[in-house]
Parts: sequence; structure tokens; C-alpha cells
Amino acid sequence: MVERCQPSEIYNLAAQSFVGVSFDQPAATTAITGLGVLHLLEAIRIVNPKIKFYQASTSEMFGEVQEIPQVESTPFYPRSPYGVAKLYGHWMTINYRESYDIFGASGILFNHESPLRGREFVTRKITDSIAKVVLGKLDCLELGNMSAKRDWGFAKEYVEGMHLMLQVDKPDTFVLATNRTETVRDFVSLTCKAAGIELAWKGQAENESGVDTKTGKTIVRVNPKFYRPAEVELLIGDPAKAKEVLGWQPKTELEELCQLMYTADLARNRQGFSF
Ligand SMILES: C[C@H]1O[C@H](OP(=O)(O)OP(=O)(O)OC[C@H]2O[C@@H](n3cnc4c(=O)[nH]c(N)nc43)[C@H](O)[C@@H]2O)[C@@H](O)[C@@H](O)C1=O
Repeated sequence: MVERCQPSEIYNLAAQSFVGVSFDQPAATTAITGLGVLHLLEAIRIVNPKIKFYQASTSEMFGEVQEIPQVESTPFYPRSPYGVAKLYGHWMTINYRESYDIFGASGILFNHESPLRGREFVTRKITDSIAKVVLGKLDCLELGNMSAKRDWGFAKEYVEGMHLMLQVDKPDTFVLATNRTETVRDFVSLTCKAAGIELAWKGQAENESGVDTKTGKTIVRVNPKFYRPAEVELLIGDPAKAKEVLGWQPKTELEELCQLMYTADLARNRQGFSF
């Protein structure tokens, strides 16, 4: 396919990208998310080593973080088969850069969200479920670890960053992040605020729940079935290098991101469909 298309740039966003599923399907995740990168690099090496290559690396490679905030030089410690597979792809990209002079850029992107996010991921699950609660289509949103902290940005801006990484003189590794971290619980609270719901948190750990203070109804609760065998508790990235070299910086605040994702989900659910 690479021979037929003769592309000037390849962006490898292909992956089994759901961390939770990677524990159930480690071999498939490794084949797709890890080895898939090697197949593309080999195609470039054989067909045309001048093709520029972007590898979608991830903050999941930092896992059990060794430094706060995380930067390009922070040691890696992945905590899932997904994170391990992505680390393989990251190092293969660097290896082909150094061995064959291939323009292989690796973008270590922290969580990037939008209304197009799949509903298996926590942000979209929250905005879609709160919209359904507001419309009377769902009683209660069930979540796993609500204390996990993530650095969430707006995907559209991160895609611009990917493109910029292939327009500079030499291939390199860049962190794209907002340098702000919040818990899953905070994301729920911000979404409820966007929906005009006053939410009060009660209880702790598995007994934690969120109550709509106007109706007295429990609209958020914990279900341990969403816990992961090993968790990444805290991620926060510093995108200083991307700002300096690429002129890239995040613009959308988390409050705005929650609002735009919630608004899109409310409209979809009102029309009777959601994806
Ligand atoms: C950068 C990185 O970003 C993403 O990976 P992720 O951070 O694992 O994303 P997530 O939205 O699945 O989980 C975020 C956190 O939220 C916790 N959490 C609680 N309750 C639920 C819950 O009910 N569902 C989910 N999915 N997560 C939950 C969960 O345990 C975790 O701590 C992927 O794009 C990945 O491809 C990637 O590269």
C-alpha cells in the first residue's frame, strides 16, 4: 500500500488504544499497538526512506511516574500491556531514526479528548452519561477509580501538534500536554456544572457516590468492575520543548472541553442517537 500511495508523510495513530482491554487481550494489543509500528517502519525503509513518519506515543509509557511533571527525558515505567506495547513502538521509531536516517518523530501525547472520543474512555462516558441522566434516559453513571489524575487536553490542538512535528528540520520526541492534572471525580463535577447539576460527593472508595442535591438522587456511583489490575494514578506533562521548538501550546481549558463535549452529547441524545 505504501508503494502504491507513495505518501510523503505517514501518521501512525493505529492501535488497540483502550488500556482496560489491553489487560484482557495482551497478545492482540502487542501485535497491533507494538508490532504494527515495526511493519510501517519496515515499509518506509524498503519503499522510500524519505517518507516522514509520526508515531503516536503516549503518556501511558510513564505509568508509575518517576518524575513530576513528566518531560521527554523522564524514565518510563509502563503499567499495562498497552503501555508496554507503545514503549516498543516508541523505541523502534528512535531505532529506525538512528539506524536508517528515517524521519521518525515520536509524539508523547497526554490524554486528548473531544466529542469524537469513543464512549469506552472515561471522559466521553461521563459526558454522554450525564446527558442521558439529564434527559431521563439513565439513572446512574457507574465508574471505576475516580481518584486517578489525568492531564486532559483538546484533541484538535494535539493533531495540529502532530503535523508540526513533521515540519521541523530534524525528527525528535515531543511531549504534548496541558501541564494541569485533575481527577476523574473532578471531570464528573465539571461536567455536572456544565449540565447545571449541583453535585455533592458522599462516602469513600467503593462506597463513594455523587448525589444531585436538587432531586436527592444518586447519579454517580463506583462499580469495582471498572478497576484495572494495575492503575496509572497520576499524569501531568510539561510541553515546554514543544512550545520552544514547534511553537505549540494548548489553548482549551478543561472547563471549556467538558462544556463542548457535554453539549455535543446532549444534542446527540436528544436526537435519539449516540455513538
Ligand atoms: C494517553 C492515553 O489516554 C487514554 O488512556 P487512559 O488514561 O487509560 O484513558 P481512560 O479514559 O480509559 O481512563 C482514564 C482514567 O479513568 C479511570 N476510570 C475510572 N472509571 C472508568 C471507567 O468507567 N471507564 C474508563 N475507561 N476509565 C475509568 C481509569 O482507570 C483511568 O485511570 C487512551 O487514549 C490511551 O490510548 C492513551 O494513550
